[in-house]
Amino acid sequence: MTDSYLDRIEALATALHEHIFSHPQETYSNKPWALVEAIDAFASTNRMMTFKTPKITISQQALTHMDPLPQTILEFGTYVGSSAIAWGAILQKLHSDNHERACNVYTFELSAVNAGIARDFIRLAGLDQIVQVLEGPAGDSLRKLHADGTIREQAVDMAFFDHWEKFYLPDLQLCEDLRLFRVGSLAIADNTDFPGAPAYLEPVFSLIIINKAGGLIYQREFHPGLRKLSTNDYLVLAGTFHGVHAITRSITPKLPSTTPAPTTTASTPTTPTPSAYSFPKPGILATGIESLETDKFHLTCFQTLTGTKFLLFTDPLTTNIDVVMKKVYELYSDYVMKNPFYQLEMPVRCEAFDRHLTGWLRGRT
Ligand SMILES: C[S@@+](CC[C@H](N)C(=O)[O-])C[C@H]1O[C@@H](n2cnc3c(N)ncnc32)[C@H](O)[C@@H]1O
Repeated sequence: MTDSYLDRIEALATALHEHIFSHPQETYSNKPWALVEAIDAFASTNRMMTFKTPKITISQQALTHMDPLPQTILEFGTYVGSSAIAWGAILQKLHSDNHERACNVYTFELSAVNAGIARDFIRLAGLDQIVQVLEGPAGDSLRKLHADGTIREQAVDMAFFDHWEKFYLPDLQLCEDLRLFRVGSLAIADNTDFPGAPAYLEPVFSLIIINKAGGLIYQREFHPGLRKLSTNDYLVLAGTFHGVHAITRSITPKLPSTTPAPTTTASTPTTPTPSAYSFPKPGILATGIESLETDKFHLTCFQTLTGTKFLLFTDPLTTNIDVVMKKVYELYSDYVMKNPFYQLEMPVRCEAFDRHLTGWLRGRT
């Protein structure tokens, strides 16, 4: 995650905080679902990465049918606390017949700004006795909770993974290593691509495919209302990018690989002399530009081994670009490369590729 990306999500969280607290206190005080709904509305308009109500509803059904009923939930990724408030409200309702029964949601957040905002919302919703925000890397916080006996073996009924995807597996493994799950515990994960990624992953603006000679062979826009470039502009863009990509690859700095000079006598000290130059990680070829970022869009380039380049233009807030790129490449392999009428390096005119690409991208919303 780049600093500018993190700054942006914190700025959105701060704007949401101002928006919620601009209403009279009683609008949301001790009304968790009203608060979740208000956060949802703001988050949808501003494309914030919260776990939206339809997914909460599905999770609520799963939690409600658990036997025994869930009492302890771990959440990886608090952000503004919207899903944590929902988990707290669900537990509160499930145990409304017995207020003595302890219910706990432990939610982990890296950012101090987000954690502070989440705590304010949780307090406003009247759930601060149930929901605790722990600031810092989730794995560290979880180890501490386990070490001090706050969370015991087999005590976790549900773990919700909604932080950066690269931490999903290690943090799930940590839960298992600490033996936190019991038979029947639930693990829920967002953004796993199935059954579909949330709207904040959108939008993918457009896709360009460039052949190994720098010629434009495919161009599609996926977002309505984009200012259109002319075909000539696209051809120039493809050719220019191809050239700049080649330049960036060739200017990748090489480091001297030093080998000791041959010794003449045993007493002569040996001085290493640069004998050759190689890339910092020999064996890994230098690539050209892989991504370009501006305030308004993110350009990601993936080059195949045969030199075909896929250029994806996405919103800077789109996080799972590698998943999108992988799928685009998979569809290209299936519907272009396996099309017996397609001639290599020529413009891609494969209706099945267009259809599956559009279908898959739509299914992600
Ligand atoms: C998708 S948002 C969470 C949304 C939240 N569950 C909701 O629905 O309101 C992901 C959050 O996880 C946090 N995060 C990412 N990696 C983390 C980690 N290793 N430990 C703790 N928090 C993390 C990010 O700072 C970000 O605020």
